Amino acid sequence: MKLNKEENFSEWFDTVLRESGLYDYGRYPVKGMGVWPPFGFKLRKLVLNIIRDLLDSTGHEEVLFPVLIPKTLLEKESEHIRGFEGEVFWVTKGGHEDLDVPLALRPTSETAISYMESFWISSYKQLPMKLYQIVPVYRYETKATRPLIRLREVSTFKEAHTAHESFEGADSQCAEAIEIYKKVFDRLGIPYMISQRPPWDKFAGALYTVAFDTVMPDGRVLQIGTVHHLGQNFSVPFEVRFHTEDGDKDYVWQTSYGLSDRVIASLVAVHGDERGLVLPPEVAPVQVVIVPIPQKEEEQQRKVLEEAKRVEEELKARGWRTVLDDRDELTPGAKYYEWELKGVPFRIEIGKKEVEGDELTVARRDLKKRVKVKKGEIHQRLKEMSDDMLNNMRERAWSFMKSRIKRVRSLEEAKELVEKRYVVELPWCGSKECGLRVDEEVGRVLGVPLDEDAEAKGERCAVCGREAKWWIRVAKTY
Ligand SMILES: Nc1ncnc2c1ncn2[C@@H]1O[C@H](COS(=O)(=O)NC(=O)[C@@H](N)CS)[C@@H](O)[C@H]1O
Repeated sequence: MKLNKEENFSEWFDTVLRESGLYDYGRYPVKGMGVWPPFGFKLRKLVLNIIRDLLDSTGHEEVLFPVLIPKTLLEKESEHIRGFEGEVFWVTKGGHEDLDVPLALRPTSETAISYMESFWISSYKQLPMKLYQIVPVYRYETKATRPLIRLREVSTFKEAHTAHESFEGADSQCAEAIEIYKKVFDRLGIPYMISQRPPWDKFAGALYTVAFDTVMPDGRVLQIGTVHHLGQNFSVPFEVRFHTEDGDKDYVWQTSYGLSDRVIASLVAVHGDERGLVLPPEVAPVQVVIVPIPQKEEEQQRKVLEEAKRVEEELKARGWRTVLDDRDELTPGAKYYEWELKGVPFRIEIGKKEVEGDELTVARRDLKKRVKVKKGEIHQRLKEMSDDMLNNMRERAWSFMKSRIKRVRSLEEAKELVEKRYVVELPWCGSKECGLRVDEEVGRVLGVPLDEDAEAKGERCAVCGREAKWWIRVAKTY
């Protein structure tokens, strides 16, 4: 495959997802819904291991709620239902019967979880309650659907929902969630911008929304995670009340934060190259592929296969996800192509030299270079190279993203750069009308940066010329 992800990102992306066996999209006969084949399912499980690891080690408990939410519940928080009503799949019949109350396929689960918390929570001693589930959610997206990026069945949706005694408690939980997300993306080498969404673009029912965005190879920005402070917007209508420490009663203060298949979409997009996937070892379904080099002489051939088997067994015994590709119907070159497409971090080539000498030849997928490794050190060296590979992939991805962000001071410059798919930072007075003007004329306002000094001291608003308060990020988005 000689597709270049910068020239034609969406064709590269769709082709690599399908040809690598990661995600089968576009053939299942429901729009916006794809299939996880065995290879992709393993990658997905390894990515979810990281997310579960980080949530479980910070006091979150995994739960599972029904997929169907009665209309009566979904409507209880007015802003929430207004925000989602155009996106909900409804179940209205059971067998031959019409249902008296239409049931929504959950678009997200604040209403279902708050409803049950009104039974579960009664005392401050139970707070903070930090729950999460990893489930498919359903959104009748009307914008163009795309594999992993914009689905109608968001098959890998991690939604966390927490309840606290106070506004501050929920506020610091949002800060913890942001730290957890930074760790998730850092362990995957995915670069991110962190911005507070403008008030006109926060999650339906939230007091504020903080978003993680990344820059895709085509320069467009993808929102890859969000953290919401929900205040008491759900606990009041759902009567989630608790006895406070000083004997009073109050409604809990809540947050919710979500990740989806877009984590995998950005993993594929930011690291992939013209040969296909490039995967960090921690989430690579196959970490090491061993390719024996065919020998003309029978005895040599036997020795090569024997050494290949020995290395395979040694690595498997040390916990490496290893494949010995001894298919004799394929040339080594054809094998290299296939396993590079699948993003296998290390390839060990075993021929005559490796049998006779005490070194192995290891090809690194990220550098597309070969290194010699002493047989006795292979495990240690693979561990070191795994760390080095993730750092190298992370650094390259971050420097690409940073190269796509420019600070300018005029709308004209901003329009020009956004047209060229840059992310621009503009001085803003903080007024809604100026913000909406930018949204209309330049591009999607991502919001005020939280990951850098966003105060626009001494600057003039790019729209009205008054004193600016903040820099805001603007970009073309998915
Ligand atoms: N149609 C979609 N396809 C793939 N990912 C999506 C889709 N819609 C949203 N997402 C991802 O899911 C994340 C969380 O969605 S959300 O609407 O922003 N937030 C919530 O639903 C909150 N209840 C937190 S779980 C988003 O940041 C985005 O990365």
